[in-house]
Order: sequence, then C-alpha cells, then structure tokens
Amino acid sequence: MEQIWALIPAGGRGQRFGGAVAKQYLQLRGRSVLAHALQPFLIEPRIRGVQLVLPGADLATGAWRELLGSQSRSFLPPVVGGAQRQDSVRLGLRALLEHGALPQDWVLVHDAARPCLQRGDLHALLDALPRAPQGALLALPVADTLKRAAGEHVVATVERSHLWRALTPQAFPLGALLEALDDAEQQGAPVTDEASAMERRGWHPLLVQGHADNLKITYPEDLPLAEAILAARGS
Ligand SMILES: Nc1ccn([C@@H]2O[C@H](COP(=O)(O)OP(=O)(O)OP(=O)(O)O)[C@@H](O)[C@H]2O)c(=O)n1
Ligand SMILES: C[C@](O)(CO)[C@H](O)COP(=O)(O)O
Repeated sequence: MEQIWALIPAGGRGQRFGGAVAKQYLQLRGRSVLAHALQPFLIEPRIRGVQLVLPGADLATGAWRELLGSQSRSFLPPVVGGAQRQDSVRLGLRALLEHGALPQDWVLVHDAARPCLQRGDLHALLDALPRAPQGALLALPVADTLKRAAGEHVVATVERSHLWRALTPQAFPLGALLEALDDAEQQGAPVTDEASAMERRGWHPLLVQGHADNLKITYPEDLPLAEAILAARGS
C-alpha cells in the first residue's frame, strides 16, 4: 500500500511581501506562518512523514526545531531549498527518497505560505486519491471576470467558464512528479505548480474544490486576512 508524504516548500525569500523577515516566519496569533501551514500535516494520521525545505541560512541555525512542538513523530530532517520554488520541490522530493519514501508513494506539496488550510480540505484531497490516478489538487472555480492586460489597459476579457485557480496541497506519485520536474528543468519550461509539470507530461489531474480561505500570503495585505481567518476559527 502506497504511503503518503507531505512536502512543505518554505525556502523562499518573500520578495513581493518585503520586510526583513521572510514571510513564512512572520507571527500569526503567536505562531509562525510556517507552523500553521505544517500543523494539518503533522496531526494527520494518514501522513507518514513531513519533509520541510528551508532557506540554507535557516537550516544552519536550527531555529526550525521550535516548529516541532509535540508533533515530532513525522518530522523528517529538513533540507535546503533552491533558487525557485520548483527547485525546492525537486530537492525535497529527493530528500524524501533518501528518507525512505518510494517512487510509487504519494506526495502532497503544500506552500508554507498557505497557513489557513482547513483540515476538511486536506481530508477531501486525501479521500480523492483513490479516484485520482493522474493526481489531484485543491482548486477553486474563478468567480471574478478576468481581464487580459497590455500595460495598464484591458485588451480582452478572458472566458472564465472553465477556469479554476490552483491552490495547494497538490498530490502526485512521488517518482512521476520528480521526473516531470526534472524534465521541465532540462527543457527550461517554467512551472509554477506541481500540476503544470505533470500536465506537460500529458497528465490530467483531478480538481478537488477547496475554500477561498486557503490563501497564499504573497503581499503585505494578505497577513491580516490570514490573521482574521485563523481568529474566526479560534486557531
Ligand atoms: N526558492 C523558493 C521559492 C519559494 N519557495 C516556497 O514556495 C511557496 C510559494 O512561493 P511564493 O509565495 O512565491 O514565496 P516566495 O518565493 O518566498 O515569494 P516571492 O516570489 O514574493 O519572493 C512559499 O512557501 C515559499 O517559501 C521555496 O520553497 N523555494
Ligand atoms: C503553487 C501555487 O500556490 C498554486 O497557486 C502558486 O503557483 C505558487 O506561486 P508562487 O508565485 O510561487 O507563490
């Protein structure tokens, strides 16, 4: 029976957010953004282990150990990330294989910058895996009218009836995902999520509808939104 692993890319610098502290370490209700993002996976019994990918400097300090809290059972030794998100994911996948994961195992990749993932959405994704041989991802149908721009002006409205926006976690067989990411790297193909790397290989991942509160902290205004979401849950 395939095991299920979690991979949390937290190796970014948060340039769009700005500030002296990388956004994954900012505090939300007394805990870091990263700690909130890790939590659902550390307490989920179906997750065999959690592989964290960090900026090199942070690995050296060992400050990540505070993340362990009482749930150290499934926390694998973190590894250093790469220049881009997909590089960090590739390095994390290789670390999982070194830590005993098998190519046929499932891996769920979840942004450290998404601290508000509902446990129910994680369960929905996990529950969908038996009917998702080509992988699955949390996503949301687009609800706004979309405009294509040239500079500051609209040049077209984009038909949205079949458009979804991808969230995380995204779930794929570990070996197939690593091969797809390696291929994208060799071809110089930009991939901004795991599904797009698999789509390049002809896969059609299953869309599992999530919730809009699974926001990615990208810009400064996202932090108070995340705070309000967690406060409303009492998290
Ligand atoms: N080289 C990188 C870049 C990003 N990430 C992680 O991928 C997730 C989503 O990336 P993003 O929101 O773009 O984070 P940053 O790259 O830090 O942000 P920016 O692009 O604004 O610098 C984050 O948890 C981030 O830490 C990573 O592990 N390694
Ligand atoms: C993976 C992702 O969160 C799916 O929407 C998104 O592509 C990450 O983009 P980023 O620019 O690396 O934050």
